[in-house]
Amino acid sequence: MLRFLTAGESHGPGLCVIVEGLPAGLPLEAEAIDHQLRRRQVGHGSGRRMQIETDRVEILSGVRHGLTLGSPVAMRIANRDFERWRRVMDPAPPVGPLPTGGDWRLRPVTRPRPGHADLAGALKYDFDDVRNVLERASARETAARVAAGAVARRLLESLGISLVGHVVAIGPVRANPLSGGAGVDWHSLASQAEASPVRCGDPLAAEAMMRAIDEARARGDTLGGVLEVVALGVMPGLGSYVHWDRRLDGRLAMALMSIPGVKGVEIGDGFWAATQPGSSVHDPIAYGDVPADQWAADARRRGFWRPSNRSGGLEGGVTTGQPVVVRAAMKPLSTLMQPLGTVDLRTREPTEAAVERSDVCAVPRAVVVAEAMVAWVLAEAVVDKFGGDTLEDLAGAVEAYRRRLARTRGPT
Ligand SMILES: Cc1cc2nc3c(=O)[nH]c(=O)nc-3n(C[C@H](O)[C@H](O)[C@H](O)COP(=O)(O)O)c2cc1C
Ligand SMILES: C=C(O[C@@H]1CC(C(=O)O)=C[C@@H](OP(=O)(O)O)[C@H]1O)C(=O)O
Repeated sequence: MLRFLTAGESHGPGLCVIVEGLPAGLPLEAEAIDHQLRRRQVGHGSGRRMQIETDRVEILSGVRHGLTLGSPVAMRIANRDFERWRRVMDPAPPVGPLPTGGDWRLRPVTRPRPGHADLAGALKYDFDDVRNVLERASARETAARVAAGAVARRLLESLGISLVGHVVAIGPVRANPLSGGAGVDWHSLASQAEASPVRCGDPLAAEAMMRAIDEARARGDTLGGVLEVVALGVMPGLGSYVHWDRRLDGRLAMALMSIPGVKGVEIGDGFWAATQPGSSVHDPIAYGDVPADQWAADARRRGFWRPSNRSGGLEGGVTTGQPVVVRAAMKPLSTLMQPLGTVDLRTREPTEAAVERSDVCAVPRAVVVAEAMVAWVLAEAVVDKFGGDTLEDLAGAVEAYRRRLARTRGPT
Protein backbone atom coordinates (compact mmCIF):
# COMPACT_ATOMS: atom_id res chain seq x y z
CA MET A 1 0.00 0.00 0.00
CA LEU A 2 1.30 3.43 -0.97
CA ARG A 3 0.43 6.39 1.26
CA PHE A 4 1.59 9.88 2.11
CA LEU A 5 1.10 12.41 4.88
CA THR A 6 1.90 16.10 4.80
CA ALA A 7 2.45 18.61 7.61
CA GLY A 8 3.27 22.29 7.79
CA GLU A 9 1.77 25.77 8.04
CA SER A 10 1.99 28.35 5.28
CA HIS A 11 4.25 30.78 7.20
CA GLY A 12 5.75 28.27 9.62
CA PRO A 13 9.28 26.89 9.33
CA GLY A 14 8.42 24.57 6.46
CA LEU A 15 6.46 21.66 5.01
CA CYS A 16 7.11 17.97 5.50
CA VAL A 17 5.92 14.95 3.57
CA ILE A 18 6.39 11.25 4.22
CA VAL A 19 5.86 8.80 1.37
CA GLU A 20 5.50 5.21 2.51
CA GLY A 21 5.16 1.96 0.59
CA LEU A 22 7.57 2.58 -2.30
CA PRO A 23 9.49 -0.37 -3.69
CA ALA A 24 13.26 -0.44 -3.20
CA GLY A 25 15.50 0.37 -6.16
CA LEU A 26 13.54 3.27 -7.65
CA PRO A 27 15.92 5.96 -8.94
CA LEU A 28 15.08 9.21 -7.13
CA GLU A 29 17.00 12.47 -7.01
CA ALA A 30 16.00 15.78 -5.43
CA GLU A 31 16.37 17.48 -8.82
CA ALA A 32 13.39 15.57 -10.31
CA ILE A 33 11.23 16.70 -7.37
CA ASP A 34 12.57 20.28 -7.49
CA HIS A 35 11.65 20.45 -11.17
CA GLN A 36 7.98 19.83 -10.30
CA LEU A 37 8.17 22.26 -7.35
CA ARG A 38 9.48 24.97 -9.69
CA ARG A 39 6.66 24.33 -12.15
CA ARG A 40 4.09 24.75 -9.34
CA GLN A 41 5.48 28.20 -8.57
CA VAL A 42 4.97 29.79 -11.98
CA GLY A 43 1.86 31.03 -13.72
CA HIS A 44 0.31 34.37 -14.65
CA GLY A 45 -1.94 35.50 -11.80
CA SER A 46 0.43 34.50 -8.98
CA GLY A 47 0.91 36.82 -6.02
CA ARG A 48 4.14 38.12 -4.44
CA ARG A 49 4.63 35.08 -2.24
CA MET A 50 5.87 33.08 -5.20
CA GLN A 51 8.68 35.60 -5.67
CA ILE A 52 9.77 35.05 -2.08
CA GLU A 53 9.82 31.26 -2.16
CA THR A 54 12.27 29.08 -4.10
CA ASP A 55 10.91 25.66 -3.28
CA ARG A 56 13.53 22.95 -2.97
CA VAL A 57 13.22 19.56 -1.38
CA GLU A 58 15.57 18.10 1.16
CA ILE A 59 15.37 14.30 1.19
CA LEU A 60 15.82 13.17 4.80
CA SER A 61 15.36 9.42 4.56
CA GLY A 62 14.47 6.40 2.48
CA VAL A 63 16.94 7.08 -0.34
CA ARG A 64 20.61 6.09 -0.55
CA HIS A 65 22.93 6.99 -3.43
CA GLY A 66 19.96 7.95 -5.58
CA LEU A 67 17.92 4.75 -5.06
CA THR A 68 14.94 4.17 -2.75
CA LEU A 69 15.48 1.71 0.11
CA GLY A 70 11.87 0.59 0.61
CA SER A 71 11.77 2.58 3.86
CA PRO A 72 9.67 5.77 4.26
CA VAL A 73 10.90 8.69 2.16
CA ALA A 74 10.74 11.83 4.32
CA MET A 75 11.14 15.20 2.63
CA ARG A 76 11.25 18.79 3.83
CA ILE A 77 10.55 22.02 1.95
CA ALA A 78 11.56 25.21 3.77
CA ASN A 79 9.31 28.29 3.87
CA ARG A 80 11.64 31.18 3.13
CA ASP A 81 8.91 33.59 4.24
CA PHE A 82 9.25 32.15 7.78
CA GLU A 83 12.07 34.61 8.44
CA ARG A 84 9.51 37.45 8.32
CA TRP A 85 6.92 35.49 10.29
CA ARG A 86 9.17 33.93 12.92
CA ARG A 87 7.62 35.81 15.85
CA VAL A 88 4.07 35.06 14.67
CA MET A 89 4.57 31.41 13.76
CA ASP A 90 7.31 30.27 16.14
CA PRO A 91 6.32 26.82 17.48
CA ALA A 92 7.99 27.71 20.82
CA PRO A 93 5.86 29.46 23.48
CA PRO A 94 6.43 33.24 23.50
CA VAL A 95 8.61 34.74 26.22
CA GLY A 96 6.16 37.26 27.72
CA PRO A 97 3.09 38.67 25.92
CA LEU A 98 3.33 39.21 22.17
CA PRO A 99 3.41 42.92 21.30
CA THR A 100 0.17 43.80 19.48
CA GLY A 101 1.14 47.12 17.88
CA GLY A 102 3.72 47.65 15.15
CA ASP A 103 3.98 44.49 13.03
CA TRP A 104 0.57 43.81 11.41
CA ARG A 105 1.40 40.13 11.26
CA LEU A 106 1.06 39.88 15.05
CA ARG A 107 -2.53 41.12 15.09
CA PRO A 108 -5.18 38.39 15.34
CA VAL A 109 -7.23 37.86 12.16
CA THR A 110 -10.87 38.27 13.20
CA ARG A 111 -12.64 39.08 9.91
CA PRO A 112 -13.24 35.70 8.19
CA ARG A 113 -13.08 35.70 4.37
CA PRO A 114 -16.16 34.24 2.65
CA GLY A 115 -15.05 31.28 0.53
CA HIS A 116 -11.98 30.37 2.54
CA ALA A 117 -11.92 27.94 5.50
CA ASP A 118 -11.72 30.89 7.95
CA LEU A 119 -15.15 30.87 9.63
CA ALA A 120 -15.87 27.13 9.38
CA GLY A 121 -12.41 26.41 10.82
CA ALA A 122 -12.74 28.95 13.64
CA LEU A 123 -16.13 27.49 14.66
CA LYS A 124 -14.86 23.94 14.45
CA TYR A 125 -11.65 24.37 16.47
CA ASP A 126 -12.90 27.22 18.72
CA PHE A 127 -10.29 29.76 17.59
CA ASP A 128 -10.59 33.53 18.05
CA ASP A 129 -7.70 34.09 15.65
CA VAL A 130 -8.40 32.93 12.09
CA ARG A 131 -4.63 32.72 11.52
CA ASN A 132 -4.79 29.37 13.33
CA VAL A 133 -7.05 28.17 10.49
CA LEU A 134 -5.69 29.84 7.40
CA GLU A 135 -2.12 28.78 7.99
CA ARG A 136 -2.99 25.14 7.34
CA ALA A 137 -5.98 25.69 5.04
CA SER A 138 -3.65 27.63 2.74
CA ALA A 139 -2.74 25.96 -0.53
CA ARG A 140 0.90 26.29 0.51
CA GLU A 141 0.39 22.64 1.52
CA THR A 142 0.11 21.70 -2.14
CA ALA A 143 3.90 22.09 -2.46
CA ALA A 144 4.22 19.01 -0.24
CA ARG A 145 1.69 17.15 -2.41
CA VAL A 146 3.67 18.01 -5.51
CA ALA A 147 6.78 16.51 -3.88
CA ALA A 148 4.86 13.27 -3.17
CA GLY A 149 3.42 13.38 -6.70
CA ALA A 150 6.90 13.77 -8.17
CA VAL A 151 7.94 10.54 -6.45
CA ALA A 152 4.81 8.81 -7.78
CA ARG A 153 5.60 10.17 -11.21
CA ARG A 154 9.06 8.61 -11.04
CA LEU A 155 7.50 5.23 -10.32
CA LEU A 156 5.04 5.60 -13.20
CA GLU A 157 7.73 6.75 -15.64
CA SER A 158 9.74 3.62 -14.91
CA LEU A 159 6.70 1.68 -16.23
CA GLY A 160 6.19 3.88 -19.30
CA ILE A 161 3.33 6.00 -17.89
CA SER A 162 3.57 9.78 -18.31
CA LEU A 163 1.37 12.73 -17.36
CA VAL A 164 0.56 16.03 -18.99
CA GLY A 165 -1.64 18.89 -17.86
CA HIS A 166 -2.95 22.17 -19.22
CA VAL A 167 -5.45 24.95 -18.64
CA VAL A 168 -8.75 24.62 -20.48
CA ALA A 169 -10.49 27.79 -19.23
CA ILE A 170 -9.89 30.82 -17.07
CA GLY A 171 -13.04 32.62 -16.01
CA PRO A 172 -15.22 32.86 -19.11
CA VAL A 173 -12.30 32.39 -21.57
CA ARG A 174 -12.09 28.86 -22.96
CA ALA A 175 -9.34 27.24 -25.02
CA ASN A 176 -10.28 25.75 -28.35
CA PRO A 177 -11.75 22.34 -27.33
CA LEU A 178 -8.98 19.79 -27.63
CA SER A 179 -9.93 17.06 -25.24
CA GLY A 180 -11.92 13.87 -25.40
CA GLY A 181 -11.22 12.45 -28.83
CA ALA A 182 -8.45 9.97 -29.52
CA GLY A 183 -5.55 11.15 -31.65
CA VAL A 184 -4.68 14.35 -29.75
CA ASP A 185 -0.91 14.83 -29.63
CA TRP A 186 -0.85 15.34 -25.87
CA HIS A 187 2.90 15.77 -25.55
CA SER A 188 3.08 18.62 -28.04
CA LEU A 189 -0.04 20.23 -26.53
CA ALA A 190 1.59 20.00 -23.10
CA SER A 191 4.89 21.49 -24.25
CA GLN A 192 3.00 24.39 -25.87
CA ALA A 193 1.06 24.83 -22.62
CA GLU A 194 4.26 24.73 -20.60
CA ALA A 195 5.67 27.62 -22.64
CA SER A 196 2.55 29.70 -21.98
CA PRO A 197 2.34 31.95 -18.88
CA VAL A 198 -1.15 30.58 -18.22
CA ARG A 199 -0.25 26.98 -19.13
CA CYS A 200 -2.71 26.93 -22.01
CA GLY A 201 -1.76 25.30 -25.33
CA ASP A 202 -4.08 27.54 -27.38
CA PRO A 203 -2.08 30.77 -27.93
CA LEU A 204 -5.09 32.96 -28.79
CA ALA A 205 -7.02 31.83 -25.75
CA ALA A 206 -3.88 32.23 -23.60
CA GLU A 207 -3.64 35.91 -24.57
CA ALA A 208 -7.29 36.46 -23.67
CA MET A 209 -6.82 34.57 -20.37
CA MET A 210 -3.92 36.82 -19.38
CA ARG A 211 -6.00 39.90 -20.17
CA ALA A 212 -8.87 38.52 -18.09
CA ILE A 213 -6.50 37.94 -15.13
CA ASP A 214 -5.02 41.45 -15.43
CA GLU A 215 -8.50 42.96 -15.53
CA ALA A 216 -9.57 40.96 -12.48
CA ARG A 217 -6.44 42.12 -10.63
CA ALA A 218 -7.21 45.75 -11.53
CA ARG A 219 -10.74 45.35 -10.15
CA GLY A 220 -9.44 43.77 -6.92
CA ASP A 221 -11.18 40.55 -7.97
CA THR A 222 -10.11 36.94 -8.62
CA LEU A 223 -10.74 34.25 -11.25
CA GLY A 224 -11.12 30.49 -11.33
CA GLY A 225 -11.12 28.13 -14.28
CA VAL A 226 -10.86 24.59 -15.57
CA LEU A 227 -7.76 22.43 -15.97
CA GLU A 228 -7.18 19.05 -17.56
CA VAL A 229 -4.74 16.25 -16.76
CA VAL A 230 -4.05 13.32 -19.08
CA ALA A 231 -2.15 10.15 -18.21
CA LEU A 232 -0.59 8.29 -21.15
CA GLY A 233 0.63 4.71 -21.38
CA VAL A 234 -1.74 3.48 -18.63
CA MET A 235 -2.37 -0.26 -18.82
CA PRO A 236 -5.95 -1.56 -18.80
CA GLY A 237 -7.18 -3.02 -15.53
CA LEU A 238 -6.14 -0.47 -12.88
CA GLY A 239 -8.86 0.03 -10.28
CA SER A 240 -11.88 -2.24 -9.96
CA TYR A 241 -15.64 -2.28 -10.35
CA VAL A 242 -16.03 -4.81 -7.50
CA HIS A 243 -16.26 -2.37 -4.61
CA TRP A 244 -17.02 1.38 -4.34
CA ASP A 245 -13.71 2.42 -2.83
CA ARG A 246 -11.68 0.47 -5.39
CA ARG A 247 -13.19 2.32 -8.36
CA LEU A 248 -10.42 4.41 -9.89
CA ASP A 249 -12.83 7.09 -11.13
CA GLY A 250 -13.93 7.65 -7.52
CA ARG A 251 -10.36 7.77 -6.26
CA LEU A 252 -9.35 10.26 -8.93
CA ALA A 253 -12.38 12.43 -8.16
CA MET A 254 -11.53 12.52 -4.48
CA ALA A 255 -7.88 13.33 -5.12
CA LEU A 256 -8.76 16.20 -7.47
CA MET A 257 -11.63 17.51 -5.34
CA SER A 258 -9.27 17.69 -2.36
CA ILE A 259 -7.22 20.41 -4.06
CA PRO A 260 -8.10 23.72 -2.36
CA GLY A 261 -10.60 25.63 -4.47
CA VAL A 262 -11.66 22.70 -6.69
CA LYS A 263 -15.46 22.44 -6.84
CA GLY A 264 -16.08 20.11 -9.79
CA VAL A 265 -14.43 17.07 -11.37
CA GLU A 266 -15.14 15.44 -14.73
CA ILE A 267 -13.87 12.21 -16.21
CA GLY A 268 -13.83 12.05 -19.99
CA ASP A 269 -16.82 13.91 -21.39
CA GLY A 270 -18.27 14.26 -17.89
CA PHE A 271 -21.14 16.74 -17.68
CA TRP A 272 -21.45 17.05 -21.47
CA ALA A 273 -22.08 13.29 -21.73
CA ALA A 274 -25.12 13.73 -19.49
CA THR A 275 -26.74 15.88 -22.19
CA GLN A 276 -26.20 13.42 -25.07
CA PRO A 277 -27.82 10.13 -26.15
CA GLY A 278 -25.84 6.95 -25.48
CA SER A 279 -25.18 6.43 -29.17
CA SER A 280 -22.95 9.53 -29.27
CA VAL A 281 -21.29 9.05 -25.89
CA HIS A 282 -19.88 5.51 -25.72
CA ASP A 283 -16.67 4.53 -27.47
CA PRO A 284 -17.09 1.72 -30.02
CA ILE A 285 -14.67 -1.20 -29.62
CA ALA A 286 -12.25 -2.12 -32.42
CA TYR A 287 -9.59 -4.79 -32.90
CA GLY A 288 -6.39 -4.52 -34.92
CA ASP A 289 -3.39 -2.19 -34.98
CA VAL A 290 -3.47 -0.17 -31.78
CA PRO A 291 -2.69 3.57 -32.12
CA ALA A 292 0.50 4.70 -30.39
CA ASP A 293 -1.30 6.64 -27.64
CA GLN A 294 -3.14 3.54 -26.42
CA TRP A 295 -1.83 0.58 -24.47
CA ALA A 296 -1.17 -2.58 -26.44
CA ALA A 297 -0.35 -5.88 -24.82
CA ASP A 298 1.90 -7.34 -27.50
CA ALA A 299 5.04 -6.19 -29.24
CA ARG A 300 3.33 -5.97 -32.61
CA ARG A 301 0.80 -3.59 -31.08
CA ARG A 302 -2.29 -5.52 -32.12
CA GLY A 303 -5.27 -5.81 -29.84
CA PHE A 304 -8.47 -4.17 -28.65
CA TRP A 305 -8.66 -0.40 -29.00
CA ARG A 306 -11.10 2.52 -29.32
CA PRO A 307 -11.28 5.08 -32.13
CA SER A 308 -12.68 7.64 -29.62
CA ASN A 309 -12.01 8.30 -25.93
CA ARG A 310 -15.13 9.94 -24.59
CA SER A 311 -14.95 7.74 -21.49
CA GLY A 312 -11.65 9.38 -20.49
CA GLY A 313 -9.97 5.97 -20.32
CA LEU A 314 -12.21 4.61 -17.55
CA GLU A 315 -15.17 2.25 -17.70
CA GLY A 316 -16.68 0.71 -14.57
CA GLY A 317 -13.99 2.36 -12.46
CA VAL A 318 -11.31 0.41 -14.38
CA THR A 319 -8.75 1.77 -16.86
CA THR A 320 -9.37 0.75 -20.47
CA GLY A 321 -5.83 1.21 -21.80
CA GLN A 322 -6.68 4.57 -23.34
CA PRO A 323 -5.34 7.89 -22.05
CA VAL A 324 -6.93 8.75 -18.69
CA VAL A 325 -8.51 12.21 -19.11
CA VAL A 326 -9.72 14.16 -16.06
CA ARG A 327 -10.76 17.79 -15.56
CA ALA A 328 -11.15 19.92 -12.47
CA ALA A 329 -13.10 23.17 -12.08
CA MET A 330 -11.57 25.64 -9.63
CA LYS A 331 -13.59 28.42 -8.05
CA PRO A 332 -12.21 31.98 -8.01
CA LEU A 333 -9.86 32.56 -5.07
CA SER A 334 -11.51 33.80 -1.91
CA THR A 335 -9.11 36.57 -0.83
CA LEU A 336 -10.42 39.69 -2.55
CA MET A 337 -8.66 43.04 -2.57
CA GLN A 338 -12.17 44.55 -2.76
CA PRO A 339 -13.47 42.41 0.11
CA LEU A 340 -16.97 41.05 0.60
CA GLY A 341 -19.00 41.65 3.73
CA THR A 342 -18.34 39.56 6.82
CA VAL A 343 -18.82 39.73 10.58
CA ASP A 344 -16.04 40.34 13.11
CA LEU A 345 -15.54 37.25 15.29
CA ARG A 346 -15.05 39.30 18.49
CA THR A 347 -17.49 42.20 18.12
CA ARG A 348 -20.15 40.42 15.94
CA GLU A 349 -20.31 43.71 14.03
CA PRO A 350 -20.66 43.69 10.23
CA THR A 351 -17.40 44.60 8.52
CA GLU A 352 -15.27 43.81 5.47
CA ALA A 353 -13.35 40.54 5.11
CA ALA A 354 -9.63 40.49 5.90
CA VAL A 355 -7.31 41.30 3.02
CA GLU A 356 -4.09 39.31 2.84
CA ARG A 357 -1.50 39.21 0.08
CA SER A 358 -2.95 36.75 -2.43
CA ASP A 359 -2.89 35.21 -5.89
CA VAL A 360 -5.42 36.56 -8.41
CA CYS A 361 -5.76 33.29 -10.32
CA ALA A 362 -4.06 30.02 -9.35
CA VAL A 363 -5.41 27.75 -12.11
CA PRO A 364 -2.07 27.58 -14.02
CA ARG A 365 -0.31 26.53 -10.81
CA ALA A 366 -3.11 24.15 -9.83
CA VAL A 367 -2.41 22.19 -13.05
CA VAL A 368 0.84 20.97 -11.48
CA VAL A 369 -0.95 20.06 -8.25
CA ALA A 370 -3.60 18.15 -10.21
CA GLU A 371 -0.92 16.27 -12.17
CA ALA A 372 0.66 15.32 -8.84
CA MET A 373 -2.65 14.05 -7.43
CA VAL A 374 -3.43 12.03 -10.58
CA ALA A 375 0.12 10.60 -10.54
CA TRP A 376 -0.38 9.65 -6.90
CA VAL A 377 -3.68 7.82 -7.48
CA LEU A 378 -2.28 5.95 -10.48
CA ALA A 379 0.87 4.96 -8.60
CA GLU A 380 -1.29 3.73 -5.71
CA ALA A 381 -3.35 1.66 -8.14
CA VAL A 382 -0.20 0.24 -9.78
CA VAL A 383 1.26 -0.75 -6.40
CA ASP A 384 -2.11 -2.26 -5.35
CA LYS A 385 -2.33 -4.34 -8.51
CA PHE A 386 1.27 -5.38 -9.08
CA GLY A 387 2.87 -5.11 -5.61
CA GLY A 388 6.53 -6.03 -5.18
CA ASP A 389 9.21 -5.03 -2.70
CA THR A 390 11.64 -3.99 -5.42
CA LEU A 391 11.15 -2.04 -8.61
CA GLU A 392 12.35 -5.13 -10.47
CA ASP A 393 9.58 -7.25 -8.86
CA LEU A 394 7.00 -4.60 -9.75
CA ALA A 395 8.20 -4.22 -13.35
CA GLY A 396 8.34 -8.02 -13.65
CA ALA A 397 4.70 -8.30 -12.53
CA VAL A 398 3.68 -5.66 -15.11
CA GLU A 399 5.57 -7.59 -17.78
CA ALA A 400 3.88 -10.86 -16.77
CA TYR A 401 0.49 -9.11 -16.99
CA ARG A 402 1.42 -7.81 -20.43
CA ARG A 403 2.31 -11.34 -21.53
CA ARG A 404 -0.96 -12.69 -20.11
CA LEU A 405 -2.99 -10.09 -22.00
CA ALA A 406 -1.05 -10.80 -25.20
CA ARG A 407 -1.59 -14.54 -24.78
CA THR A 408 -5.29 -14.49 -23.94
CA ARG A 409 -6.43 -11.28 -25.62
CA GLY A 410 -3.91 -11.03 -28.44
CA PRO A 411 -4.27 -11.85 -32.16
CA THR A 412 -6.25 -15.00 -32.94
C1 LIG B 1 -2.08 26.59 -6.03
C2 LIG B 1 -3.16 27.29 -5.26
C3 LIG B 1 -2.97 28.60 -4.82
C4 LIG B 1 -3.95 29.27 -4.12
N1 LIG B 1 -3.73 30.55 -3.73
C5 LIG B 1 -4.70 31.22 -3.06
C6 LIG B 1 -4.52 32.59 -2.67
O1 LIG B 1 -3.47 33.17 -2.92
N2 LIG B 1 -5.53 33.21 -2.03
C7 LIG B 1 -6.72 32.57 -1.73
O2 LIG B 1 -7.60 33.18 -1.14
N3 LIG B 1 -6.92 31.29 -2.08
C8 LIG B 1 -5.92 30.60 -2.72
N4 LIG B 1 -6.12 29.30 -3.09
C9 LIG B 1 -7.41 28.68 -2.83
C10 LIG B 1 -7.68 28.47 -1.37
O3 LIG B 1 -6.67 27.70 -0.82
C11 LIG B 1 -9.08 27.88 -1.32
O4 LIG B 1 -9.96 28.77 -1.90
C12 LIG B 1 -9.57 27.65 0.06
O5 LIG B 1 -8.85 26.57 0.60
C13 LIG B 1 -11.05 27.33 0.10
O6 LIG B 1 -11.38 26.44 -0.92
P1 LIG B 1 -12.27 25.18 -0.67
O7 LIG B 1 -13.64 25.67 -0.32
O8 LIG B 1 -12.21 24.41 -1.92
O9 LIG B 1 -11.59 24.46 0.46
C14 LIG B 1 -5.16 28.61 -3.82
C15 LIG B 1 -5.37 27.28 -4.25
C16 LIG B 1 -4.38 26.63 -4.97
C17 LIG B 1 -4.61 25.22 -5.42
C1 LIG C 1 2.07 29.97 -0.47
C2 LIG C 1 1.42 29.46 -1.50
O1 LIG C 1 0.17 29.80 -1.87
C3 LIG C 1 -0.57 30.61 -1.02
C4 LIG C 1 -1.94 30.02 -0.96
C5 LIG C 1 -2.86 30.93 -0.25
C6 LIG C 1 -4.15 30.37 0.14
O2 LIG C 1 -4.91 31.09 0.79
O3 LIG C 1 -4.47 29.20 -0.19
C7 LIG C 1 -2.55 32.25 -0.02
C8 LIG C 1 -1.27 32.87 -0.44
O4 LIG C 1 -0.36 32.87 0.64
P1 LIG C 1 0.33 34.22 1.17
O5 LIG C 1 -0.70 34.88 2.02
O6 LIG C 1 1.52 33.79 1.96
O7 LIG C 1 0.70 35.01 -0.04
C9 LIG C 1 -0.62 32.04 -1.53
O8 LIG C 1 0.66 32.54 -1.81
C10 LIG C 1 2.01 28.44 -2.34
O9 LIG C 1 1.32 28.02 -3.28
O10 LIG C 1 3.16 28.00 -2.09
